[in-house]
Amino acid sequence: MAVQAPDRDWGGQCGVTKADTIATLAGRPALLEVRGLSKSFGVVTANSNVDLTVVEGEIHALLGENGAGKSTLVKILYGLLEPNAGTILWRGREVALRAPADAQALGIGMVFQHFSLFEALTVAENIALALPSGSSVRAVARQVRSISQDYGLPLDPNRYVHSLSVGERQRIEIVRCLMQDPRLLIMDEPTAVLTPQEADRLFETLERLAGEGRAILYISHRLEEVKRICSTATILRRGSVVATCDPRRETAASLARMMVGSDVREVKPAREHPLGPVRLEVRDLTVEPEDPLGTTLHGISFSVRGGEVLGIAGVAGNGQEELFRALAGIVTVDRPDSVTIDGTPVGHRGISARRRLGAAFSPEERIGEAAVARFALSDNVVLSGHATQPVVRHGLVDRGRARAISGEVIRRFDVRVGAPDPLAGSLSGGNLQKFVVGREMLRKPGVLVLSQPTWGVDAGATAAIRQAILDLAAAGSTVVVITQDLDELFQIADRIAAISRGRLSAVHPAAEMTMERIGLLMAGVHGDDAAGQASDAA
Ligand SMILES: Nc1ncnc2c1ncn2[C@@H]1O[C@H](COP(=O)(O)OP(=O)(O)OP(=O)(O)O)[C@@H](O)[C@H]1O
Repeated sequence: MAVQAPDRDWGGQCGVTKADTIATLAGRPALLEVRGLSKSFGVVTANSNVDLTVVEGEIHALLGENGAGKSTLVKILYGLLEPNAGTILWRGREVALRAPADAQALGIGMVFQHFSLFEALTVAENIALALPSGSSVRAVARQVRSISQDYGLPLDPNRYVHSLSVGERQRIEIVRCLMQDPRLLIMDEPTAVLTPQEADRLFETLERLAGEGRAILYISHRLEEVKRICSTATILRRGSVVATCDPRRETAASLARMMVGSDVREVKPAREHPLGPVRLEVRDLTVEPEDPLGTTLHGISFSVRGGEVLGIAGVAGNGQEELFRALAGIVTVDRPDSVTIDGTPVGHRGISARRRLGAAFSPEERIGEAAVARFALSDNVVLSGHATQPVVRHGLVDRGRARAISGEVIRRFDVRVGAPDPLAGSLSGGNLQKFVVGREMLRKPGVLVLSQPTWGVDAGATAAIRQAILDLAAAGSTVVVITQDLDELFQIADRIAAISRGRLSAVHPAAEMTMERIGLLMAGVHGDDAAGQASDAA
């Protein structure tokens, strides 16, 4: 049921409305009420005097720019963080959430962005491990089957996790939560890793859960999907609630405006520019995975000219990570001409040698691979800049220079920080992503390879990153973007290919591609087959 105010004009403009008014208007009892909640980390205020009411049976969006305080708020609600001030009421009664077990006992479940699953165990074994000891795997398997049937979440309890897609792994997490019969389910960017089809299926499940009177608190940067499935949105800006509204009556632009406080700039299409010579060439690249459960790359070939952006689409787990590692030189091969940068064969050479040739790389995994959480941002500049001037001079690290570069990335890419040179681990997910991408772009690399560059990044920063990619290409660089975000591909790529089970499709001009054709290429239907089937589908 829609959560609307009958006595005010909601059209177009969304006013600041008392959350408890909304609960009353919805005619449903409030499940969760948050009053005056505040949380600081040192000098950084993550949540300030937050009020939030979630009623039964609603899908309630929690929106805000990167660093607005969304994750902090839901971590408090799940007992992972303690607030500095404020009260939390559950069905009208004040509660203390000191640990996830307290939240679970009340009926609060949380599906995390990163799934902590054991690859070598089955679905049922993984779930049994998370339950109180004494749960038999066979009984768990029975329950998994019944819940997955009831909620349209197809999942075979006896499959090994390593053989599952990201979407299926997420279903494990959702089923695990549903086994605890939650009344409130918190989801942090659940569609970031899903294909459009998997996301559609998830939305059906969420609507069914809401239909049963369960509430869902839903964090997402994808405003179109928020408009589609959420009936209420609470918008945070710099830690405070600035609006509560019905997102179905808003536009993506008006929601973004409320989040940012001003209009979000749009990506300007790439201006016409001449293409230069081939700067990155990949020839018959075949790589066995380092991880026995990884994907083998089979005979991958493509070339990209200066001034071009090549987009590589694919469902997660089809060799994207392996391809990124082979392009970056994290994994090397014997044949030098498997990868050639600006005419120099480098297939056998590592990442530092490739960086010295003017290439830069930004991996998908921001913590661990792209940045070290317990290092300051300036030390993280040294990590990727050590092979190239000007961070290292005469073999010595120039810390002043590293700090200056870090400051410039923060300024140019609008990275929101609480201190001049904070630890990487203290940044919100999206802000760290902006830092990592900005660090590589600032060097104006001749060849730039990015994996999921706007994953978890808000609308404004996404536009800024995509614009920077287009500007870099217009200045003569070669950019390869590996992404699952098809909108991203259409916005920035000149040519598009898809990777499926470690094989790359032919590369097509973006102007000739449709969503259907990319979908078929992602599913491994290559070449003329894809064109034929797409026109059949149309
Ligand atoms: N452990 C921490 N130590 C220091 N500061 C932190 C810590 N966790 C969060 N912060 C800060 O609190 C603020 C809010 O962060 P939070 O992760 O809640 O934002 P968010 O809205 O979830 O952002 P994103 O969309 O990027 O995930 C940010 O300024 C962040 O840097």
